[in-house]
Amino acid sequence: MTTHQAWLDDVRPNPYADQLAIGFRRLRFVRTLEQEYRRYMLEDSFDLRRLTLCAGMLVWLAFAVLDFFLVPASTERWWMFAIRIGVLALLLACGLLLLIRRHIHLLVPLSVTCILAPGLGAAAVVAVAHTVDPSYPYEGLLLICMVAYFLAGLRLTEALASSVVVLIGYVAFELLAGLVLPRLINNVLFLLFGNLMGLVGCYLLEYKSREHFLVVRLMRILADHDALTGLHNRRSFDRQLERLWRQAQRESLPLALLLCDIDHFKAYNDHYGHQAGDAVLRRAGAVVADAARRPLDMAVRLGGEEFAVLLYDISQPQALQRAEELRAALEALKLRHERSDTAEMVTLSIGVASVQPADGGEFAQLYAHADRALYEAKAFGRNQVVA
Ligand SMILES: Nc1nc2c(ncn2[C@@H]2O[C@H](COP(=O)(O)OP(=O)(O)OP(=O)(O)O)[C@@H](O)[C@H]2O)c(=O)[nH]1
Repeated sequence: MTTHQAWLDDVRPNPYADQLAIGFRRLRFVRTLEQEYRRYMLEDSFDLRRLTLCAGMLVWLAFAVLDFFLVPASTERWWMFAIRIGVLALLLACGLLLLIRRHIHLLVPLSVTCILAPGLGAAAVVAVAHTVDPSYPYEGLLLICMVAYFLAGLRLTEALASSVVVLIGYVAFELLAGLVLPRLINNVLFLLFGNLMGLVGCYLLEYKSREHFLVVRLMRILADHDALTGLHNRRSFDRQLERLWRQAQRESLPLALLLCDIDHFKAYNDHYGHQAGDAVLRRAGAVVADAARRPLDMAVRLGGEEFAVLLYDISQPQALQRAEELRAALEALKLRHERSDTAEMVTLSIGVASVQPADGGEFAQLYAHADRALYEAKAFGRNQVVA
């Protein structure tokens, strides 16, 4: 069903691309992605669920009023009214819980309750009404099933299970109330076909929702990462630097930036060719990635043969040590570079800047400081770290 096969192979391995490639016709992802998708759905459908519940309560109330015109005055009519009020009270209770966002973990059970209560309530009301007037409309039950399929933010399995319970409840109530069999069969067939359409629509909707989830996340990763090395790119770096700067200001913690540049890379390219140059960039990228070990650290390919490592909550001596380890790690790879004036292998010059954002200043200054240090590292003979 997916049309992305042609370019997906170019961006694999990647969890979202892998899932798109293997497909999800049964509306299920691999475990970790499935959990992520469900969390996303809860957040994404929250407002829809609240809106549907408010609208649903108004419609339910309108039908309660309508009963007084449709059904002649009788004990049955008061029973119907009592059921409607009971359901409304339950919906109100669920609504109160839904309106408070911190009950998001209860969202699925609450939503299912908000389908089952009016669904079974309506089934009971219809059955009671049919004891006095067999032509009393039962089609409203289908409306409730449609809400389950399309407007309650439920997944297909949840919507289907809720609708099946409502249908079984309807049949049970009608049998108890004694509705004649041909009429009951007619009503059930109508409800079943209606549900079948809802089922197909809900399947297609959830399939598209899942596809959208995967594609958007994949796009975000592609937009934020460098294709050659897999490191973060400049756009992602700019965003993270601004974010970390503010966090470091709030928490009064230091921030360090290591700007790294491969020495004599033009000469390497000219001598060994562009493809060999790409291979060196990949190896260097892996070494740079190793320097960003903690969750808030970030390894970046800024462009060409320039890399950066952003380090959170690290003192200047520690940042210098990390830079020296990084420089030594690339040197230790002993990637032969015959045209380098500095050494026989590919080497790295690193400029280090370390600041305490709480002391004031702009995050651009951190970059400018590291850039100046890198310039000096190049000027002093390359293959070295300067702070
Ligand atoms: N193979 C390859 N080369 C690239 C890529 N991006 C940029 N380059 C090359 O990187 C080289 C950078 O050269 P310069 O900026 O002169 O730097 P340098 O030769 O390393 O000189 P110093 O930095 O002063 O030591 C250029 O030849 C670019 O064509 C890439 O993605 N792949």
